Amino acid sequence: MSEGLFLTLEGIDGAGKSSHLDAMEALFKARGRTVVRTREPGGTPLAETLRGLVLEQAMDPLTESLLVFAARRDHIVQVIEPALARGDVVLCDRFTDATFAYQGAGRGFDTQLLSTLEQWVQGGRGAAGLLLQPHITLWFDLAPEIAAERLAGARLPDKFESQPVEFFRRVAAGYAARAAADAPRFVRIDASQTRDQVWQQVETALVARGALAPATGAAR
Ligand SMILES: Nc1ncnc2c1ncn2[C@@H]1O[C@H](COP(=O)(O)OP(=O)(O)OP(=O)(O)O)[C@@H](O)[C@H]1O
Ligand SMILES: Cc1cn([C@H]2C[C@H](O)[C@@H](COP(=O)(O)O)O2)c(=O)[nH]c1=O
Repeated sequence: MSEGLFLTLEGIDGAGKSSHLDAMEALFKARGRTVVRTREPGGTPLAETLRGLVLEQAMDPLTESLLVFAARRDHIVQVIEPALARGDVVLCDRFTDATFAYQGAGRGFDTQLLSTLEQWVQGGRGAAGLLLQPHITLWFDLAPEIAAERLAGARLPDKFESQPVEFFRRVAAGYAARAAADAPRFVRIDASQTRDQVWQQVETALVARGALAPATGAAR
């Protein structure tokens, strides 16, 4: 059985990533792929419980980081690795880049410690002990002011969505740094465009990366 495709979507709150999940799922299914659509924090009953705590309760950055990595560990073991082993497409709304962007850059938490947690939770894959990382990360890049306008009135803000625009400037810078550090994995999507134009960018990126080819997994 070939290795599956692990695809993540990232960006600040309100960047517009979730708006394209249905169409992405349909695109893969039309090519005969089985799609596991999931999100972080979350994706398993335990991780969804932890998500509720992280999104609703005030806590210090270390507690927040430990909870998102604990949720991630359960998600990887229960859902992501089994799906990839089956050869499925895992379409995941946020993953570890969000931790570096939100807890690291946004909250100012120690990124060395985040790297250690990343190693514990995602390391030890295969004989070489590699880190589990997405094959492709679509980074929806949008100015925090525009994202805030889009979110205003769209829904009741959660703990993160209630943060001031300065917080999201730091988060956006955190994503930019993470993308620069692993450029082959990231595709920057200009999320300021119309929905249709953003979708065109997504589809073009998936074609260019060979993600829509028959089920052989993405090269990386
Ligand atoms: N290209 C676009 N132009 C204008 N508005 C958009 C665009 N894309 C999405 N929106 C709107 O912006 C809001 C946020 O979109 P969406 O929920 O997809 O963002 P998100 O990145 O998934 O946010 P979050 O991470 O906070 O869940 C929604 O009201 C959505 O309808
Ligand atoms: C994975 C992850 C997420 N967050 C934050 C980012 C968002 O504000 C919420 C999730 O909400 P969404 O509507 O599903 O985007 O959680 C975080 O702070 N750290 C993380 O690792």
